[in-house]
Amino acid sequence: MMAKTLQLPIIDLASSDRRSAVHSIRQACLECGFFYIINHGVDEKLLQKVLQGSKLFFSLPIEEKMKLARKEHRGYTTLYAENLDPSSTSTGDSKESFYIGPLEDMTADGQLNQWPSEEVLPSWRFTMEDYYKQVLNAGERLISLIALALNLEESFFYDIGAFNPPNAFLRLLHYPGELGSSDEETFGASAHSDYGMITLLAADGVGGLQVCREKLEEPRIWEDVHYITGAFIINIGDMMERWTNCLFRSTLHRVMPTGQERYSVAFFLDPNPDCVVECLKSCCNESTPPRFSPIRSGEYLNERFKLTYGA
Ligand SMILES: O=C(O)CCC(=O)C(=O)O
Ligand SMILES: [Fe+2]
Repeated sequence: MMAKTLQLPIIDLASSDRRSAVHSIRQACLECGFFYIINHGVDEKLLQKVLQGSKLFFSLPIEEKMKLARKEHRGYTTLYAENLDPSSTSTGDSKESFYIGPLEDMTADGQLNQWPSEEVLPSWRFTMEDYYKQVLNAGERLISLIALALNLEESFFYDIGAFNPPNAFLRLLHYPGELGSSDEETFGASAHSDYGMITLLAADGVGGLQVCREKLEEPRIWEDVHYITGAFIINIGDMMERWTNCLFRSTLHRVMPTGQERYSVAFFLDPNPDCVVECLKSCCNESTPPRFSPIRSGEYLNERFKLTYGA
């Protein structure tokens, strides 16, 4: 059965009419938790370079990729390593990925991020770091508008230390595109909601992304999300849902295999691990008391990762 295509609002991040942008964001977050942003300031050519770099990386021999196997949540994860839907028994998702964490995170041994060597992929690190900084900037501007959309001060999330510094991860994704031959249903990415605050997603134009707007209703109805050139797809994560007492919706999504190879780049903008996520004053009152107890962002994320990776 063909899925319906979802019409999502397009928010202009550079609009001179900020009030109307803020209003549209609020509407989008209440209704669906997904929308597009344009004029976000991230260079389109740079995004193309990132997608190209991603293709080069995933084409490396597996031995080369395994040298950068995921440690401290940074580096390479193999095909079928993840099962985003812990309730399903499938073999895992048909995708491989590469994670890049905060650029300044250091240990005594040096940077936590792992990088392919300059000889193998020249300027690769520079391209990814440049992109990381540009998307982070777009994300922080968007968060200010989201704060306004929640009737908070524009600087609210800075003031509570969420971005001091933020915990943001760039994730390159590759869906190989072969359709599985077994009877078992395989997904590119199985049904999940993102864990953090917001996600800024860019993709190469190959379809497959779907959302389910009513996560509690059965049967689940999935709708296609179209890719718009130059726009980011934004979605609200579970921590933002928690912060807003479920006023803003963190929506289930998945990637279906289409038989075509697909590359995407997700940027997860999450609060500092020490930042406490607790019901916002503007999101509760006597008749709608807080549904969740306060929790530190780092603690919340650790719990979620344990379920995803089964470790
Ligand atoms: O590749 C995509 O389009 C979506 C990826 C995704 O949902 C995720 O990594 O959380
Ligand atoms: Fe996701």
